[in-house]
Amino acid sequence: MTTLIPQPPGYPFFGNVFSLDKDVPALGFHRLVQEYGEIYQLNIIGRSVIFVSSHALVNELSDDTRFSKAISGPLKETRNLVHDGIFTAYNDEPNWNLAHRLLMPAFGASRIKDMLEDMREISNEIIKKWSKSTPGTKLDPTDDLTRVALDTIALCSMSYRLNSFVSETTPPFVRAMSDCLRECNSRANRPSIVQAWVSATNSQYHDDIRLMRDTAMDILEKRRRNPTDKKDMLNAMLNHKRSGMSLSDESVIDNLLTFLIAGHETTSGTMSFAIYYLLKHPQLLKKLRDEVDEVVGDQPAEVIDLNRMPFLHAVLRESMRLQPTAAIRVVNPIEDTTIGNGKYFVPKGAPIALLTWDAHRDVNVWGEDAEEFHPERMLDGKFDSLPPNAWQPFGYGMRSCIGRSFAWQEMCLVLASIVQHFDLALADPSYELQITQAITIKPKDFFITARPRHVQP
Ligand code: HEM
Repeated sequence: MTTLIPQPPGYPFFGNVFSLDKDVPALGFHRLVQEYGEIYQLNIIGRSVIFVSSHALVNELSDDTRFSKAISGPLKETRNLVHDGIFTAYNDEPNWNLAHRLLMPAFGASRIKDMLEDMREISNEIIKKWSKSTPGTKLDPTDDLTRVALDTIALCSMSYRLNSFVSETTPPFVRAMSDCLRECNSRANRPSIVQAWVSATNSQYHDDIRLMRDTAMDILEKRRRNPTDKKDMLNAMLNHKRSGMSLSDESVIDNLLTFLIAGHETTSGTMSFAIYYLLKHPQLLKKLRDEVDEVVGDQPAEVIDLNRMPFLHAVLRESMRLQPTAAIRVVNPIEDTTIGNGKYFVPKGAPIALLTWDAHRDVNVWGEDAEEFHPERMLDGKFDSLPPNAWQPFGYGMRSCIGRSFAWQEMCLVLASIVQHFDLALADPSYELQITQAITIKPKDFFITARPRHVQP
């Protein structure tokens, strides 16, 4: 005998739509967790979605034999741009398998090490910009780091200089990507009857898609005309013939654009949250700086240095626990099943949203101080002995993040370089963290100042 999943009272036709937080959905779902507990269900204009938030349920649902990644909401809309690229493909689409097998080696730790110099080239730009700013200038780390992350992926994955960081004005490609992703998000929340009426928006959306795909096609054709032996993701996809695997040009473009989408705000948001927490805990910032000074000194950090800074890793892990930038992921049961040790029935295909943001604060795993920032809980073997699936900012299983090593190396390099070069402070010392959410979460209205120390990039 199963139990009904709790559901807040709703309204005819609209269901529970008024329980949603349109600005920061993750926080709206969090408020409902506090009211309804580890599992609840919402009816959103006729569509039922189940939400789970405890570690126990997230752990049970982290099982590729019973649950598959759902492509719904903004992710489904993003298919208008990148079709069955590796991030947005349904599990059974052949191009996912093909791209996954081709790209796994290109995203492996040894290949990522070779990308350090390209990463450094871009990360030096933020150091130079902040060094040149007049003392006391209010800096927007989230925006600057987003540009750094975007330029880094473009350079490392396809040797293309997007120049979003150094340009005075926003380059057309970067503007198109940002507008297109915002529109994917809006489309996911817009009733289909309204969609047809926003014709100017639709036409701009399709123009943006065309601009991005044409740019990626140019990059691909240039690479064909001027082959290099660079071990980047573009070559991994183009030089596949030897292994008998073949991706069409359309699929190569789908995946190049996918890396830019999947990898920029996730990475920059994480670094921004880490900077916020460090500024709120000056003793931890000092501890990190001492580690950077001891391991890296005034030299450029090498891969070996990045691997010798356990406190830096702990700071990033703890920031990703409290603020996993991909705060929610959605799965579907492969068959009719029950969850919660047989307590709740869930039908095949039902969307189940895993609230990573809440599961990462489960007191049963993290203790009564789960809401607090304590990098120490990730040190001295404690991270490795966490219960399975307690820390899941990169997702789970076969559809987990392929860019994890890439992001990790980039975040370690950029954060270490910032701490190495600057005395940081909150522009407004009374600032308390606010969050904004498009597809990912990031800090809102977060500004800092940066005073150069005496190390040159
Ligand atoms: C801190 C940075 C990052 C975070 C927190 C993050 C998080 C995630 C998460 C949670 C997923 C699974 C999504 C789901 O189950 O629906 C995912 C998948 C993915 N990520 Fe990341 N990501 C990061 C950086 C990157 C970077 C830098 C790249 C590429 C350069 C990247 C490429 C991808 C791709 C291609 C997938 C889809 C894999 C598949 O479905 O087979 N990510 N990421």
